Amino acid sequence: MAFNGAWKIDRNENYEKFMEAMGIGMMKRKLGAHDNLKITIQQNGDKFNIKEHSNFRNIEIEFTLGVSFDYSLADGTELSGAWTLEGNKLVATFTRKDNGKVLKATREIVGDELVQTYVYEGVESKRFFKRG
Ligand SMILES: CCCCCCCCCCCCCC(=O)O
Repeated sequence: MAFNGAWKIDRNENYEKFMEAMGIGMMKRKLGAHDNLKITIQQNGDKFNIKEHSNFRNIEIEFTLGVSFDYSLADGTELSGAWTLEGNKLVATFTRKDNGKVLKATREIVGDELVQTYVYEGVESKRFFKRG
């Protein structure tokens, strides 16, 4: 499974603007841009186990493709949504529980990198991860 393994954040694109659109304050945006995020992905058929390690927290998430689950951002913002597989790309639509607005996300392997794309209120950001 192409996503499997440990991935360390390498760089961000437009992430601070994205966090600003999400309503994250300046100090948290500065910390968030340097969160040292590491994710470990284990796919088994349509089931995924994700271990998320960052400066803020260490959590484990389990989800099944097409099945809605709850996920809280590090600042406590609660989302609900589901990942699906479109070709080789994971695609998700999450809804914020506090305001009903939609956050779209994708996860794909591009070359030797894992690229996560987030879109919220028309603001797109990418986070690039390398194996490690
Ligand atoms: C303000 C910072 C927002 C960061 C956006 C994170 C969006 C996360 C998408 C949902 C991830 C679900 C769990 C997972 O599959 O790892």
